Amino acid sequence: MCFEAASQLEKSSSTSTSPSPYKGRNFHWVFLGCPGVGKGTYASRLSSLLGVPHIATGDLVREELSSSGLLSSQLKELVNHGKLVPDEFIISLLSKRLQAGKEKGESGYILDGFPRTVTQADTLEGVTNIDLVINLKLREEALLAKCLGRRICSECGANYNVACIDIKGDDDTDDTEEVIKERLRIYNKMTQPVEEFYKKRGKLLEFELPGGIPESWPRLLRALHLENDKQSAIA
Ligand SMILES: Nc1ncnc2c1ncn2[C@@H]1O[C@H](COP(=O)(O)OP(=O)(O)O)[C@@H](O)[C@H]1O
Repeated sequence: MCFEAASQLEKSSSTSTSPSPYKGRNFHWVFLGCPGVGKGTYASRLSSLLGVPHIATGDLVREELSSSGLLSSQLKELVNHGKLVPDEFIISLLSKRLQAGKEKGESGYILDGFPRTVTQADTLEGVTNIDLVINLKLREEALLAKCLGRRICSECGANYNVACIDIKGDDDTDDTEEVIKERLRIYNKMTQPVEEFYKKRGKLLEFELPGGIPESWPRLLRALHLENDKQSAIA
């Protein structure tokens, strides 16, 4: 576990009460964690707090899938079976996104869903200096319950979870138990070595989620030596 980057952050962080005290800082952070752990939620909250973009490679892949053609049908096949898309493909998608961001004047980012293989981590390390990698963890039974309850609203596209709210879900989801198990298997085989990759470089911060967002968010901020802001405190 490495708190070096987080403590550097603590030394230099502002005590201002303005909504974005971290704006202008070049955070290059990565979120790791099993499918379903909640990376997207925490990455998105941190991105608002820190004023840097939240770049989720799953979203980049879904955008690509929404275009038509042979390529997208091949990709769909992989994605629907819980498999990873090829390294060269995802690296090229992310490079384009980072380049577009640079042209718009973005500095820094929170990456979510990348890197998922050691080849991806190696490539990223060759082009940028990642400051901190946050590895979110959840107890296994809580993770499975959460994954199996995960749904996407067919009306508005929002994510929700029938394990957290008391309504009956329909069966219109790709998250069958088999696909979930396949995602977890691939995570263990392909992505766990990425944890090791960053651990060796002293960049990995392990964080076990103690429960839901109200309990976990303030603790995560404390672990990162960040201050809560008014907006995220009431969200
Ligand atoms: N870094 C990556 N490497 C390979 N494939 C990826 C990567 N990021 C996203 N994908 C593909 O996009 C799909 C959706 O991504 P995401 O929403 O992050 O997945 P999940 O539902 O597994 O959390 C993944 O199942 C995978 O097929």
